[in-house]
Amino acid sequence: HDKWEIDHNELMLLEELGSGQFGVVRRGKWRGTKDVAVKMMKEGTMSEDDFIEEAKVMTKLQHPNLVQLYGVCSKNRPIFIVTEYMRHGSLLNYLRKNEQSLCTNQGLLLDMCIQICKGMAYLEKQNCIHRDLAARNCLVGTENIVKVADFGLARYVLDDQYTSSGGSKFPIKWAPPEVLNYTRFSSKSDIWAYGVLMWEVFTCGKMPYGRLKNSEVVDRVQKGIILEKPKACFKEVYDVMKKCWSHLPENRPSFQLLKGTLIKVSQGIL
Ligand SMILES: COc1cc2c(cc1NS(C)(=O)=O)=CC1=C(NCc3c(C)cccc3C)N=NC=21
Repeated sequence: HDKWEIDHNELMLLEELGSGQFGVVRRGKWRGTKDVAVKMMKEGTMSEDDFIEEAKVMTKLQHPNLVQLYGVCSKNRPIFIVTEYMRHGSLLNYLRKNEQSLCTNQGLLLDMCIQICKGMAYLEKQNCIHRDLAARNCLVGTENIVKVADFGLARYVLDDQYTSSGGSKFPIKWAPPEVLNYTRFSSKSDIWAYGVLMWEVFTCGKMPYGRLKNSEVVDRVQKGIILEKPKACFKEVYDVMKKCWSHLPENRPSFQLLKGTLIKVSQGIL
């Protein structure tokens, strides 16, 4: 009996939390007491056997700023993926819902970015590339704890509208030039996406590039046109975002380096 295999008889499913492309997420109780979230993978959306292999690795990725994967129920279909429960849901919804109180609190916004950077620096060290880092894929817990979720899952999606950079569901607005042109993912493409995530945080959840069409965004990114400085954002913070958007991947910082820079910025300006 593998330790990443969860017996679905030990799970009690409660209210629905949300539903996405890959299935419905519900709150649950594991062994009667532990709060969990359960994603029921819609049939055919994911290469299930590959994911179950990957789940064994993901249960070993443990960090305070990563949503902990508890395991999978793979003995029946649909498969369930079970993680820790984050009571304030997606960071994007949280930013939009609390814009009033958040957009005047630069210190809190910067702290959220630093937490995500710490989680990403851990993934970088484990040579794990996220491939879909964005505010929608981060979750908020109690006491403004923010964690990175869905890391690495993008590889198991079968829908090529989502996986190929020409696809209608591909996250163009978070992609650097080398991903748009050659689908070349790396920790440095995660850094580009992290810069866009910082922009989402400091605009309290605005859509990057507003209502521009994907083709217009691709054109701008290729030309080196970057997102403007959010109003509620110190110049020092915007300077960090700009480094993340260096055209060449090798000119972007690592998450390790970025963590130190952001902590210095937060000590300097607050
Ligand atoms: C309270 O509200 C919420 C709470 C959660 C949540 C969504 C909401 N609501 S909403 C839609 O944002 O409005 C999704 C999760 C989650 N893990 C999700 C997950 C699983 C189960 C498997 C593989 C990958 C991942 C990321 N842990 N807690 C929550």
